[in-house]
Amino acid sequence: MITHHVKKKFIWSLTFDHLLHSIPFPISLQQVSRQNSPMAAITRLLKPSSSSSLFTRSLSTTTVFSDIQSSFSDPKPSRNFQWVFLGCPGVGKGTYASRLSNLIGVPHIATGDLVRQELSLSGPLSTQLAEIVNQGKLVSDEIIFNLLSKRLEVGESKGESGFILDGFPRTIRQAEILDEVTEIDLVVNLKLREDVLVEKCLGRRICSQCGKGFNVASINAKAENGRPGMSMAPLLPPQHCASKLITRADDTEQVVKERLRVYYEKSQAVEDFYKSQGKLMEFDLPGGIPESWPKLLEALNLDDYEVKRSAVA
Ligand SMILES: Nc1ncnc2c1ncn2[C@@H]1O[C@H](COP(=O)(O)OP(=O)(O)O)[C@@H](O)[C@H]1O
Repeated sequence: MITHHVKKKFIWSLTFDHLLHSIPFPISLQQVSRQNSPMAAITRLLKPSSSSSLFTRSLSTTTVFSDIQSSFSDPKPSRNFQWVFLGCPGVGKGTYASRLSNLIGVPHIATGDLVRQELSLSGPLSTQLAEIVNQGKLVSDEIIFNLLSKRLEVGESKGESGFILDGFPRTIRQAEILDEVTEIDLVVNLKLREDVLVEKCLGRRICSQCGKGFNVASINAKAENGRPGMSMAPLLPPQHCASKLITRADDTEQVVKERLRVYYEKSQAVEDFYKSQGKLMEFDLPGGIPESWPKLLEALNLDDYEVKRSAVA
């Protein structure tokens, strides 16, 4: 058992590392596989070469959704869901990805959280990261892949499978490398008006003890330029968290605006990449959680699933 996990651990980091440094880029999975035979140990996580996976690459988004549905009734699916959440800073990726992860039973892995965990440790990497993050810039692909592979390896050693990735991939290079390593089934792109995004980022708070996220902003954006008005109630913490709230150092107006600029600059290529694979689902958030959550479940064809699940719980 230990050997099994050691092998898997070896592979995520080795594979990402290999792809990051290989020239010409990207190299095919088969090439990596030939050079590193332990690769076989995580075959079930890798891109399928046959129809054995739940999903195939050529599926249209509609077909992906019906496969999501049927996989819930399949007692032995070949592997768990591998989803990606895209969206601007403040859009609510963390909130909805975390709710969905509880619903469908896969871990929610946010690269921003991995970066913040690293920031909380003292050391040269943490100092280097603080400088980048607090300017609203992106961390290097090397650092991000390193943090992500460590997180995946730890998860696998605990028996985790599948994931909802949040905040990753953020660049076309990250998307291409991920695509070389494993199959993504569905990409949800959350959208919200920019003025609301800034307000939401400025209202974000985190409980320094339990790590849960809240939002103290009460949003009332007027209808303008053909856009509908939008109201969002604050997401207030329970009493035991209220005195422990902290604000992220990168949630200042100036840094949020720079993060949005960087996001717009990089995201189009990532969206196009997944659109061309028929995996991108665009979702315009109609408001706060009470309005958006049921609509998101409906868009994912999971509304029935939640009702059935809460009925048996
Ligand atoms: N995939 C990534 N690639 C590069 N940098 C990242 C990535 N994910 C997170 N980061 C770094 O961590 C910071 C916080 O990320 P995140 O919590 O996802 O913020 P946001 O609210 O901007 O979506 C980013 O501004 C960036 O510096």
